[in-house]
Amino acid sequence: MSALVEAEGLATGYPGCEVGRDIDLAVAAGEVLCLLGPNGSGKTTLFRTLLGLLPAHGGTVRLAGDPLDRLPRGEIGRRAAYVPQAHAPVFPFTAHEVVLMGRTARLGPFAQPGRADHAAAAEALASVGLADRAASPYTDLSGGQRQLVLVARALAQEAPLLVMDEPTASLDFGNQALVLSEIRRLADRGLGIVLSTHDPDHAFAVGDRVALLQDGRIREIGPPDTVLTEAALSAVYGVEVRVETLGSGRRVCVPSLARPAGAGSA
Ligand SMILES: Nc1ncnc2c1ncn2[C@@H]1O[C@H](COP(=O)(O)OP(=O)(O)OP(=O)(O)O)[C@@H](O)[C@H]1O
Repeated sequence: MSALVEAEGLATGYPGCEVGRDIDLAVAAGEVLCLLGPNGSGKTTLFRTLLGLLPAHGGTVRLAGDPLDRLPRGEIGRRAAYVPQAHAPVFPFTAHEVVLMGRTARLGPFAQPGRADHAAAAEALASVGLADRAASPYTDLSGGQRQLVLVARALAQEAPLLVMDEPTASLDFGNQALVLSEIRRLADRGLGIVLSTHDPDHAFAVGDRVALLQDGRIREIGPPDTVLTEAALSAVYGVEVRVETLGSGRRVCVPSLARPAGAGSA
């Protein structure tokens, strides 16, 4: 079976400025791929290129086996849903209306959302714990609540692939756990998910595989235990990092607050 998304020799960037190069990755149904990398390493740029929102500078992207540049916009929306970083919108749509926009990818060009679309939007909003904010203007929500609404919008789209740009950024501790467990649950139900995060612990918690991005290239890709070593994390982030194993067997990362990597030990 084809991967839900597959990049081969992909180069990304903006007019006159290359950001990423030599990127090879694939995400299958039921799999969570976590993308980790320092600020500015090209995660958002890569995601926007995988979704056809930015033209590739080279290489190929396929969605469910078909070259991205041959797919109409509506078909891309049926194959992949995007959770961008939460932003302040211009128009005060209600939370329900924002989630309902996720349904438009499923409708014909002039079709209006029907009862089933409203029900799916309400269900998606409830699944992220915001049923009681359905009528609130999106502009009145906190950054974390907006992020949850964007997750709900992607869920309502019912695409087999979710591309999530830092879905836990700006969420409190409880909501981070809520979104991470929802991500794992969705993958276990057969969705493919690629997400970026600044927290290696999240990759240990939900990732089947991790891609470690550095200066626009994938330094390594594979199972979290193999990729997220103390040496690799210390090198990529420029601080000494220890990887500890909890009693439950789960791994967590502990950065040193004492001195930068390479400064030597006492
Ligand atoms: N619209 C743009 N035009 C030109 N360069 C851009 C544009 N947007 C981003 N860049 C540049 O592309 C590079 C990668 O940015 P990108 O946002 O993809 O990184 P990121 O890994 O997602 O960062 P962060 O973790 O801080 O969100 C940066 O050097 C950034 O300055």
